[in-house]
Amino acid sequence: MHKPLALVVDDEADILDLIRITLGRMGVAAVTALTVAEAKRQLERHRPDLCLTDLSLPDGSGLDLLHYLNAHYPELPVAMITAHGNMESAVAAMKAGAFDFVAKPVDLAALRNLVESALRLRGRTGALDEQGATDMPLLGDSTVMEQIRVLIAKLARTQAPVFITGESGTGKELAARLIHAQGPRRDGPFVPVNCGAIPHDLVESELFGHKKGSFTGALADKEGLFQAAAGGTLFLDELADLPLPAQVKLLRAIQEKSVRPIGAAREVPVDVRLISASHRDLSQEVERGRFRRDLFYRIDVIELRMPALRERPEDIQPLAVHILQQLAQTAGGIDPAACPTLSEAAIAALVRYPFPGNVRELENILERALALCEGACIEVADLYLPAVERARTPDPGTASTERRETTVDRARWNQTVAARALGMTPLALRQRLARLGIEQ
Ligand SMILES: Nc1ncnc2c1ncn2[C@@H]1O[C@H](COP(=O)(O)OP(=O)(O)OP(=O)(O)O)[C@@H](O)[C@H]1O
Repeated sequence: MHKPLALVVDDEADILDLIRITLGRMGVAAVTALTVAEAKRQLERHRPDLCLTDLSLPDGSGLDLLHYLNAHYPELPVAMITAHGNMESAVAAMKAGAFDFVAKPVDLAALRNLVESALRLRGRTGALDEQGATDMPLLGDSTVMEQIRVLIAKLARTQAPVFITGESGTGKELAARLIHAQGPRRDGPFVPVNCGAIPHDLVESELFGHKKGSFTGALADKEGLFQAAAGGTLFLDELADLPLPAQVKLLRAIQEKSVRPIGAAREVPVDVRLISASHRDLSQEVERGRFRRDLFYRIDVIELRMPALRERPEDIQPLAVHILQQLAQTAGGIDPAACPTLSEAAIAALVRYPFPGNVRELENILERALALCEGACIEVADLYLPAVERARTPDPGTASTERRETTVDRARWNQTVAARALGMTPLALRQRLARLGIEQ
């Protein structure tokens, strides 16, 4: 393989020299440019493997160059050189498709990490991306799932922080794993952390580590999860549950790309890609003062929304068939050829069911059905779909209320008919309407 080549664009000759020498020590050759125009000329002559560009250049901005490169050389990873502390422009650059950023004065360890990640992308093809996907397929033929798979492949090529939203069980962790598995960090660790599951007084020590004796109970030095994820991806699930003091430290870790273990004298650089997720609306948490706005801004650089299963009912059948096959193999030890199938009525019942627990609930329903069904076919009765739930969605404040109202409207306020349509007794319906504050 030829010696990797970087294009470095900066209007300060000193910085160009410094970066060129550093890259040279890493076995990376460099061509340089002082302006956008010169950078374009260099691109006509050379085929670089990565580009590092300053944000403000004499004849345009680094963002202009980024747009040009994205349009003409979409495979080329572009990293921004930003002024120290100017996270706004770093965030803007990543939103515009930059692979990563490095702050001035350029920290050599950070530059090394960035270049190594970019070079790992070199020569990557679609086939490799698909290989990452087949290990843990994100299933679904709906247009929205197709779009999500394309977006995941794109996100895998950058280092930008991704914030994944969606109800519980919609596949947020699976999406995070795929971004990791299809990207240049695939050989590094993927460290999932459920922020809601860590006791508040231990969060900082768990995330950032501690030194022996830094607090009662700190009997030995302990590495934090940030360090455990070095070279890989840290997945912070249920981020909204992170207590405010830990949010401050997380903000600093993102900005400085380094962490300070509790009781340590100095910060240690960490090379971690951050992906976070929450089933709660983080912007609402910001409004309520429970989540720091500045942190939200840095976490939510690119948002990926995983849709609820009931928003894409066409995915239910293929998912159910795939999950059944997998369950039969792993849990039941059943030969896939002998795996029970779903009756047409059972499929129709699943497609009608609103799945408040999304794909995870579908997995649970099928696992139970597989254990209980006696023949070669899973019938509606084997599914044990909660009767009342059939008309419900998880948020009683919105969708389920609307659904009840339209059903009740349609029944012209005849509660007996409406109750029958909803699969509940008239008394239960009256109680539910009263609880939802709907006039009877
Ligand atoms: N599109 C999909 N294709 C295949 N499996 C899926 C899909 N979506 C979710 N799953 C499966 O459903 C289960 C739940 O997914 P996952 O844990 O990623 O959800 P989550 O949104 O992170 O849930 P929570 O918010 O409760 O942590 C997992 O076993 C996952 O593999």
